Parts: sequence; C-alpha cells; structure tokens
Amino acid sequence: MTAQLIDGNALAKQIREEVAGRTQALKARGVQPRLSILLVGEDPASQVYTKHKVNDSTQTGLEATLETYPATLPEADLLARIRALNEDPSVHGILVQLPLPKHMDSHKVIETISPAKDVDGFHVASAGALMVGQPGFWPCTPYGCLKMLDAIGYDLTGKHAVVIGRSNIVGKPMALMLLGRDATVTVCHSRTRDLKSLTLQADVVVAAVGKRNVLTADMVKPGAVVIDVGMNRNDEGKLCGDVDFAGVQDVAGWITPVPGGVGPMTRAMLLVNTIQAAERAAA
Ligand SMILES: NC(=O)C1=CN([C@@H]2O[C@H](COP(=O)(O)OP(=O)(O)OC[C@H]3O[C@@H](n4cnc5c(N)ncnc54)[C@H](OP(=O)(O)O)[C@@H]3O)[C@@H](O)[C@H]2O)C=CC1
Ligand SMILES: Nc1nc(=O)c2c([nH]1)NC[C@@H]1CN(c3ccc(C(=O)N[C@@H](CCC(=O)O)C(=O)O)cc3)C=[N+]21
Repeated sequence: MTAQLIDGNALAKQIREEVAGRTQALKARGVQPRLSILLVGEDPASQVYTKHKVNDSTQTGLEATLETYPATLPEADLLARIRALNEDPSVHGILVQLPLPKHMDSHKVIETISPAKDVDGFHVASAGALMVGQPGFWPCTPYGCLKMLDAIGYDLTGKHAVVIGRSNIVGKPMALMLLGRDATVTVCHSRTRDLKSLTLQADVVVAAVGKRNVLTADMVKPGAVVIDVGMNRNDEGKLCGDVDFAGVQDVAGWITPVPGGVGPMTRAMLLVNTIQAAERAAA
C-alpha cells in the first residue's frame, strides 16, 4: 500500500483564504484584527518562525506587530508589556514566542496573557476550557492536526487513536480533542512500555516527540492515518519529523509530510484563533 499524502500547505492555504474573508468582513465594520507577537532573545529558529507568522498574518489582512527584546529583558518588564497589551482594545491576540530565556518563568508569563487574547491556547484557562468543553482557544498544533483529519473526511467515532507525547502544548490537548470526537485514546510517553504493541492497534497515530524514527513501518497497522508533528534535523541538516516517512508511507493509508504537513497548519490555526478573538471582541 502507498499512503495518500495529507497536504498541509494546500489545506493551510484554504484556511488562510477563509480567514481573509472573515477579516474583510470585520474591516467593513471598522475593526482591524490585530496580533501582537513578542520575541525575547536571539534564537535563530524563533526569529524565523515569528517572521513567518507576521508574513502569514499580513497576507491575510490581519495586522501583526513583532516586538523584539534582548535576552536580558527583566521578566517584570515583559509582564508589564503583556498587561499593557491586555488593556489595549486595538490588540486582539497576544503571542509570546517560546522558548523564553532561562531567567524567565514561562508559566508565569503565559498566565499574564488575558485568556480572551490567548490565541496560542496555552493559558490554564484555555486548557481548562478545552478539558471541560467550554468555548476557548485551542492550541494551534493539535487543532491543526484535527483539521487535517477533518479534511480527509475521517470519522473518529470509536476509532483507536494513539498519541505519542504528553506535552501541554501538543500531546495532552491532542488527546482531549480526539476524545471530544469520540475516539478511544491512548497517550504514550517516555515511560511507556512496548510502544509498538500499542501503535500496532491504532487507527490513528499522532507522533509528537521530537526524535527521528520514533515511528517505523513495523509499528503501523496497514491503512492507519499517521500524523507527524515532530520537527527534527537529519544528519544532512534537513528538516524531518518523528516518523520514518519512507518506510511508513508503504504501510499507512494516510500520512502527513515534514515539511509541508503540521507546521503550516499550526500557523494557519493561529490566524483562525486571532480572527476569532477579534470577532468575539467586536460582537
Ligand atoms: N509542527 C509544529 O507546528 C510543531 C512542532 N513541534 C515539534 O513537535 C515535537 C514535540 O514537541 P513538544 O510536545 O513541545 O515536545 P516535548 O519535549 O515537550 O514533549 C515530548 C514528549 O515526547 C515524549 N517522549 C520522549 N521520548 C519518547 C520516546 N522514546 N517514546 C515515546 N515518547 C517519548 C516525552 O515523554 P515525557 O513526558 O515522559 O518526557 C514528552 O511527553 C518536537 O519535535 C517539536 O519541535 C512542536 C510544536 C509545534
Ligand atoms: N508561543 C509559541 N507558539 C508556537 O506555536 C510555537 C512556539 N511558541 N515556539 C516554537 C513552536 C514550533 N512551532 C512551529 C510552527 C510552524 C512550523 C512550520 O511552519 N514548519 C514548516 C517548515 C519551516 C522551516 O522551513 O523551518 C513545515 O513544517 O513545513 C514549525 C514550528 C510553533 N511553535
């Protein structure tokens, strides 16, 4: 079997077009949707990612401002800036790029963002809303994975979904979203025994670990859907996921590539959350 590709670039483009339409509608009502991105320090990957986010926003008609600060910025100054943005009615979304410098407490920083502007969905109030099924912002990466399953018309009801990874920003919220769609969910992590015996039972596997070849062909049930969240570099320095793509594509029914899979979808869902924040504020 050769798996069908789930094209994250194409789907993200579609979503950006939908957001552009909603942006036009808000502008017609005199509201300019606006996202503030805060970057602390000079991490090259973070610089690239935040530039991408600004470009995506601008192309969609959203206004994004990138504020950069030196790694030495005192935490209190960052918190003060976030509070000012919370109070600014012209700003609808606030994103603090992670990771933050070591002297900062990222939990404290995220909890300072107003939940109404938490377009990353990282605030405890956002996590709680997802857990109990109340309206709130969903973290962009698992939300994007769910949209990819929707795009292929996949019905999760009663299916066995195995999530590898239990982070607060990917694995845990992914598990809750799949549960919300009536899947039977298994969450695996570094202490899981016999990962292969679990993944072999899965109709859907989401790999969110950050290590190459966590999922190989011998671990996948024929026809399964494989979603690869990982962002790693191979020996040649090329971007690759957690999944052994070359091997797994012969077994899986559907597979997402890296690059061009979950990454662009994460960025698209940030725009969705931002336009939603602006629409709620204008309601
Ligand atoms: N495409 C995108 O848009 C995004 C991609 N990413 C990428 O996704 C990956 C995961 O990110 P994130 O969730 O933040 O990472 P974390 O490092 O926070 O979490 C990794 C998880 O993987 C688990 N794990 C580690 N080793 C194994 C193993 N051998 N078998 C099974 N589970 C294991 C860890 O277990 P334990 O809890 O026991 O330590 C942990 O739960 C990274 O490559 C990251 O770069 C992240 C965000 C967005
Ligand atoms: N507050 C915050 N929110 C985040 O959402 C956040 C963060 N901090 N810190 C870092 C991680 C990582 N992340 C990615 C998003 C898109 C791609 C992406 O678009 N990847 C492209 C390739 C990009 C490239 O060429 O490097 C792709 O997979 O095709 C990658 C990684 C968001 N994160």
